[in-house]
Amino acid sequence: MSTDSPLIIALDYPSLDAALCMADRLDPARCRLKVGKELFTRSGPDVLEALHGRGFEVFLDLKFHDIPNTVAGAVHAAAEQGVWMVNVHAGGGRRMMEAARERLERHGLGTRLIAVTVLTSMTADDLAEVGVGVSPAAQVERLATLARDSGMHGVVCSAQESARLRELCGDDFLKVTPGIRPAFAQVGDQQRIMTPGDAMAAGSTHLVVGRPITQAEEPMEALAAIEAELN
Ligand SMILES: O=c1ccn([C@@H]2O[C@H](COP(=O)(O)O)[C@@H](O)[C@H]2O)c(=O)[nH]1
Repeated sequence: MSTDSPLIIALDYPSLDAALCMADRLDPARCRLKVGKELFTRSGPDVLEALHGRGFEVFLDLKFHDIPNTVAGAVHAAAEQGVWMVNVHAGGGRRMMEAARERLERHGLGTRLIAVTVLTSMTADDLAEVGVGVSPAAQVERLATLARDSGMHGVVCSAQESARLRELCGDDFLKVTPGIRPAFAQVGDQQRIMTPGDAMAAGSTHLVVGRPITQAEEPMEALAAIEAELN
């Protein structure tokens, strides 16, 4: 089932059972689901089949980063399993991103392919430590432009960068933003955060929300509060 909702719920759980327990409380008309490294490493492709069987569109968030041939093969494998969206690291460079895009095109696969710019958990100091001497905003701009020019459908960035990327890359370029923190939620390890309402106003096309819902005492109430903020 396809949905108009911008919400993507991150199923960061240590087992398939725990993830499906949450999925069974959610409605594919109201959100998409994200499967990341922990859950996929535990469950393998079974989780994709289980979520697709329940009618959900799935973002497989494995952030591939390797040589072009390897990444193209991984993206191809993900797309053949029917995922709605898959991602790579923009830091893998133009040839890597182009190889992934070309592989999907060659096989007529319509999976959205997006690139991670700068993780929302990172600050300017973190970037400096890995040899990047510019602000997160400047680095996101640089990598988003490269991702657009390499044929990506969009990027993962923080909502703090969405407005600038809307100017630079347009409305249709996807801005998938984790680091979403409603006023009631703990910040945790995220650094570049924004509330759901502000993120949509800034130009985010999709909001990734994990712990504010999955770790809430009443997850369905947390989801409803976020939806209310968006309407
Ligand atoms: O830059 C990034 C890229 C990916 N993520 C992922 O999004 C969710 C966020 O979960 P919260 O619990 O809402 O913090 C998580 O799965 C991350 O792996 C990100 O946070 N930042």
